[in-house]
Amino acid sequence: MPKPKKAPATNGKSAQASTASATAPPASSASPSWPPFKPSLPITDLTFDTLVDDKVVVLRNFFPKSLCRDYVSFLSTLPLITTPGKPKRGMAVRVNDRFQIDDQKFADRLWYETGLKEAVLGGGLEHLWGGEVIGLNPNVRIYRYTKGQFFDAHYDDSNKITLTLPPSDDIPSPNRQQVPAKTTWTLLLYLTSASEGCTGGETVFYPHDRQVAKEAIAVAPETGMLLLHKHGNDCMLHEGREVTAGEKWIIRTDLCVARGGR
Ligand SMILES: O=C(O)CCC(=O)C(=O)O
Ligand SMILES: [Fe+2]
Repeated sequence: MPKPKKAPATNGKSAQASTASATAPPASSASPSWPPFKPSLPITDLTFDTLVDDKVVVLRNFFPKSLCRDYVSFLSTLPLITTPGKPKRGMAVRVNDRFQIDDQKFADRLWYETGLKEAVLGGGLEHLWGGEVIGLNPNVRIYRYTKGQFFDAHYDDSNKITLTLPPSDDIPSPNRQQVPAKTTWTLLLYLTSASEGCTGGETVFYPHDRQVAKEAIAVAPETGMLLLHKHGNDCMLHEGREVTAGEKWIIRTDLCVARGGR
């Protein structure tokens, strides 16, 4: 099979990976029956490791391997759509299979039922997030990369959205509060790695905005690892390197902070 051609970023600038890119398939509407978080989470103390100061941090073993396996089996049943390799002008070339859905309930489960909220709000990195983190982007994306697939170098945009917060003590059920928010950090949850036969597929960051090998900071997928990287104006140029064997599976969403006062 011929290797997909990697096109350079256009316009002399590097490409964006907008969530509303014309290269992205439309979001699905019916909420999937996401598997339960079993065993209950977190399975370990969630402590951030910093890979790039103020820009890239990870939580290892965020999902146990068994749960990653359950998710990969389940996600394989979803109607993934292969993104075309020919992007709209200014968009990064990405070749992967993708499923996208607006699912506030699942985003809330990832935020409230995994220990993530406590790690983000109480882990000592609160100054990094760009405001008061109130949850995760309901725009949940699933990526599968098989042999030869990749996501070329790009920057992730910050997006303005409205978060629907679950009922709280202040706002009793069934009322849910609509809060203006914006995304500030990309969240990638790796469900496979070399231990499942996936080789290549590193997420690579270029701190000096040049796609040169000697400056590359390559993060190899680790099963169950959650990675956060700063996006918007301070986003580092980054790519998802070509997968050379096996399958790389990722769940992608974003950290969201409140816009304006609350
Ligand atoms: O697949 C990867 O490693 C990177 C994904 C990415 O950059 C994105 O979702 O914007
Ligand atoms: Fe990205």
